[in-house]
Amino acid sequence: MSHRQHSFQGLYNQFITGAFMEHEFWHQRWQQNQIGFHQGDINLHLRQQWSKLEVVPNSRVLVPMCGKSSDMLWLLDQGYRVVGIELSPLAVAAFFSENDLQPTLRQQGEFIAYEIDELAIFCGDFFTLRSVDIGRIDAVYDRAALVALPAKMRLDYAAHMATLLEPNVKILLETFDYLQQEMSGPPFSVPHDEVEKLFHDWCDIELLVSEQILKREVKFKDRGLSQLQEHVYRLVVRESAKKHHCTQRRFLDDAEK
Ligand SMILES: C[S@@+](CC[C@H](N)C(=O)[O-])C[C@H]1O[C@@H](n2cnc3c(N)ncnc32)[C@H](O)[C@@H]1O
Repeated sequence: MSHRQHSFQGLYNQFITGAFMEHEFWHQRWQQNQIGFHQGDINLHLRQQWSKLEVVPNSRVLVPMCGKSSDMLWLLDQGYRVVGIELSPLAVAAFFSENDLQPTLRQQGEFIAYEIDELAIFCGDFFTLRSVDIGRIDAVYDRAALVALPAKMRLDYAAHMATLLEPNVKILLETFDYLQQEMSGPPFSVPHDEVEKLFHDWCDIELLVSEQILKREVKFKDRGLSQLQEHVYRLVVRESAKKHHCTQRRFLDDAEK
């Protein structure tokens, strides 16, 4: 085997192992019911900040890495069409059974689409999702998706998200900011400068909420945090985004060679 073939194989194995481990991690969390991230109630920031995005009813809202979040029901109640993406079939099945809903199933590309009325949850890997699978998206609700990923995958997440979105799409993004050395993620710390780095080339960024939440999030204090800040952003995809993404995708592809 030539040196070039060897190093390519090494990188390929690393990629497969990395993605595989990441998937295994989440499958195990669902199998073992270790889902401390799941909120019984509707997310406070969703209820309080969503109207600031000015998304008209009937719009299609993407909920990446949706788990079995009840926030999807809230969005449906507001008159939106909802498109969830989730890796774990257990999570998807739990969402429908716990809410007494019987979806129909169909194959869509690499995904199984579970559909009922205005809701579709695509079960599979977000990073293989294509625009043709989900169609036009008008808004995105990201709670515990970006922060669920380690640093390298956050770059891929933002780059991949950009391939799915057209200009003017609005995104509600919730992040945590804490000293990463005090706790291993997930959830990971995604400080403001990283949000800038991931999104400023293709989105307008507005910080809507910034608050210290350690007092009410005791479980994170128990995990060793001395401070914990939550940020909520309104992002709007810029007109020039498509051009930027072609360049950024090339940059990422070159970096992976
Ligand atoms: C921290 S949980 C958040 C779930 C949900 N957003 C919520 O607020 O409850 C992250 C979710 O992302 C899912 N996930 C992880 N990697 C994924 C991937 N590559 N594609 C789709 N879903 C993924 C996990 O199975 C898990 O349900």
